[in-house]
Amino acid sequence: MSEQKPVESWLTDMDGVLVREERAIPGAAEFITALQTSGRRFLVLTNNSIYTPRDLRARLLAGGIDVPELAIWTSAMATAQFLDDQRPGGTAYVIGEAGLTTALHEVGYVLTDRAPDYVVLGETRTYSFEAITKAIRLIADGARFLATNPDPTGPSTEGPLPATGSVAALITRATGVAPYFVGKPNPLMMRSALNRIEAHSETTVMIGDRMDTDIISGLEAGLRSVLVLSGSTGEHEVDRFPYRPTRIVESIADVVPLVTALS
Ligand SMILES: O=C(CO)COP(=O)(O)O
Ligand SMILES: [Mg+2]
Repeated sequence: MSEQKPVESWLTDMDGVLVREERAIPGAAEFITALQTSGRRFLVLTNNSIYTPRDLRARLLAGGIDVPELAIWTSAMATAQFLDDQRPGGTAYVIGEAGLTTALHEVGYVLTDRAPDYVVLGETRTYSFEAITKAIRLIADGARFLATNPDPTGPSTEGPLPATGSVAALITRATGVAPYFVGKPNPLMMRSALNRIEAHSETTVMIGDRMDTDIISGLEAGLRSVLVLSGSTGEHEVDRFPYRPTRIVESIADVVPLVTALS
């Protein structure tokens, strides 16, 4: 990592960095322990909108990764914060799981399929043709279209999984309407994360497995960035991008010694 100010805070992506679906990646537990031991502020910043922070903590803990609920910030939470800021007490038709529906309920939104203000598309492993058809018709009738994250796929041990960005493309193709994506690389997601841990961009590092969400988010917010090759990006793909991470490592296990070295 280039000689700059000491690192005071860490933002880390989840899927492809700490876990692949429910399977912990070696070194992830040690990385979180090293962060907690160092006393550095940190946040798990995930575009995965499926789970609530409580459920996500339990899921990570099952893999030996001990992340406090308050250290989790998801694209569902960022989307709920965005809607609450934009149109308090609004209504939405939601395609997604408890992570998204709970976050919207917690900011006072009503979930409905009757002339909603917004159609909000999130991550799920059970996209239904009926729900997507309903979304298409509501958007055609004037509902504003939001999506939690632009990821086209997510990593798993068996291979890539279709994700929100790919389903959003289907809806866009059918309606001619593109969604507003709230998750990474939207600066809103990065800004809300930095504010949440009172971090400053020049003393914060972003760790991720995607160049088009994690690394560009860090770059454009003025953070140093670490790309891990344990998720959606292969080393041979990095040069195709017009920008580079500060450092490239095989996996989160290689970041553990950096936590103490850079503090
Ligand atoms: O869920 C995702 C796409 O399926 C991406 O999640 P992360 O942002 O944690 O990698
Ligand atoms: Mg990821």
